[in-house]
Amino acid sequence: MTSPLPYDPDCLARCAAEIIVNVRELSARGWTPATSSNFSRRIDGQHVAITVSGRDKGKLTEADIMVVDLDGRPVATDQKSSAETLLHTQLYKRFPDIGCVLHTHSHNQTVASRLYAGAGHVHLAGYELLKAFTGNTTHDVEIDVPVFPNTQDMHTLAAQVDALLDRQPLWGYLIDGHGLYAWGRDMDEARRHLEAFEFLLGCVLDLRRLRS
Ligand SMILES: CSC[C@@H](O)[C@@H](O)C(=O)COP(=O)(O)O
Ligand SMILES: [Zn+2]
Repeated sequence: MTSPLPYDPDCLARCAAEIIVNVRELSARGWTPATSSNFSRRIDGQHVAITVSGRDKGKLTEADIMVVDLDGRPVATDQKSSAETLLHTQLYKRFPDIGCVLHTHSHNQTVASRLYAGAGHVHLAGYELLKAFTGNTTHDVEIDVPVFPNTQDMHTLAAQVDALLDRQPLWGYLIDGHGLYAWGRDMDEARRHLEAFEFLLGCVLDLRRLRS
């Protein structure tokens, strides 16, 4: 007899369905080129549904979503999770109310990360869309989106993210020449943050171009 799964398979199926439908839309916008990007959803206090490494994110099926624990170890599968699994699980482990993490490689995100890597952050102020980060209460906030150096060493990157999270609350960050991580309590909130970052980074880049 096979041992029962340590997570609720119905819950995994719901998470996978949500990832598939949302990621298809993000991919159709060109935000996940060449199999890049990765996506996850919390199943419960110990388990996370996450994309399998190397899959075409525009064509995800249930077979492309697997389960890892909060340390990023595969659970009840021999599939290989995203190369960047640790960047997802560090957030779920640290913040019990985070339910969804989205990572994309859009053109705007990548160009902005290159342009502002030297400064270490992109400053966002004066935009109505900043309300996306304040629960639609006020636009009167200023956000510095951090830009971390790119590396294939996820432990190094995760340690840098952790150190910054010790100092300030964050809803997302850029990685130089790479892309954006954004998260939220659920898929809707994570998508709202991701879309707001994308839009605002596009504005910053356009203004910089027009003013030069
Ligand atoms: C295909 S290049 C992009 C990858 O190196 C990585 O940054 C990425 O976002 C996707 O990796 P994955 O292992 O499929 O989750
Ligand atoms: Zn990536």
